[in-house]
Amino acid sequence: IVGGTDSAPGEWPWQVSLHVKLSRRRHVCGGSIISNQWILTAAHCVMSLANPNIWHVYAGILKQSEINEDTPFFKVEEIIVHPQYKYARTGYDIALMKLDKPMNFTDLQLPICLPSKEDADILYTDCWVIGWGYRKEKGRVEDILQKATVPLMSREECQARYRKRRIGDKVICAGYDEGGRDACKGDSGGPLSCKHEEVWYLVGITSWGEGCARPRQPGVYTKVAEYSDWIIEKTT
Ligand SMILES: COC(=O)Nc1ccc2c(c1)CCCCCCC[C@H](NC(=O)/C=C/c1cc(Cl)ccc1-n1cnnn1)c1nc-2c(Cl)[nH]1
Repeated sequence: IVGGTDSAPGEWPWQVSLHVKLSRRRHVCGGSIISNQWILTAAHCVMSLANPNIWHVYAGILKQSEINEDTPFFKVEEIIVHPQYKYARTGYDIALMKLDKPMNFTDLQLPICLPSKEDADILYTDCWVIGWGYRKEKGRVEDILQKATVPLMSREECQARYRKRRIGDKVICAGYDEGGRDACKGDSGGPLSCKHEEVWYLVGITSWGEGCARPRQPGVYTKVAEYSDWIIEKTT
């Protein structure tokens, strides 16, 4: 996260850190708890690593330094990537991870609400992007979970910022024209969370952008409300 600040314990209880156990274990992407057995993340996070057995899901943590060989994690039983996904830039950047057993909810690990399709047009005004990603384009994974507030922007304005790309209606853009606050490397798969009438909703999944926090280059997020049918179909 560029331009963010440290989160507090339990501030974002739905945020998880997805680690891969290959040569060495490392944070790969963020993800969101949406039920006691399902995590929502970005398809691009899992594409080249579709083997469920290499994934460790860490929930209820604030700092990456809390993670060591003794830290409990959830294993992944199944990974479901959206069938129309090809690349982050062309959309459908959404995937589900089924945990091998249901998690117990605590103050530090709780699900976030999914927006319904009818909520697709709500103008959210209190949105936050969170993650352990870089603070600048050439950076490194942060220890303390970072948070930054970003304003949502219209599809038309976002399309005008990304002339070479097709900004469809299944993505949502957020950022400042002057830049300065945005997601960055290591944040993808994580939530764009918006508070509406005292309830937090998973409005977006951190997907891509042209550089991090550059002027007039907003972050592009998978618009979760457009996938509520697919999520329900796959998780019930
Ligand atoms: C010690 O452990 C580590 O360093 N881990 C570790 C550290 C870093 C990374 C990995 C592991 C995952 C790589 C593969 C999967 C994921 C590959 C793509 C992914 N993208 C993002 O997270 C955000 C994109 C992004 C999103 C928005 Cl909304 C706006 C601007 C964005 N950016 C534009 N340019 N940079 N960001 C990424 N993630 C990383 C990189 Cl490197 N790139």
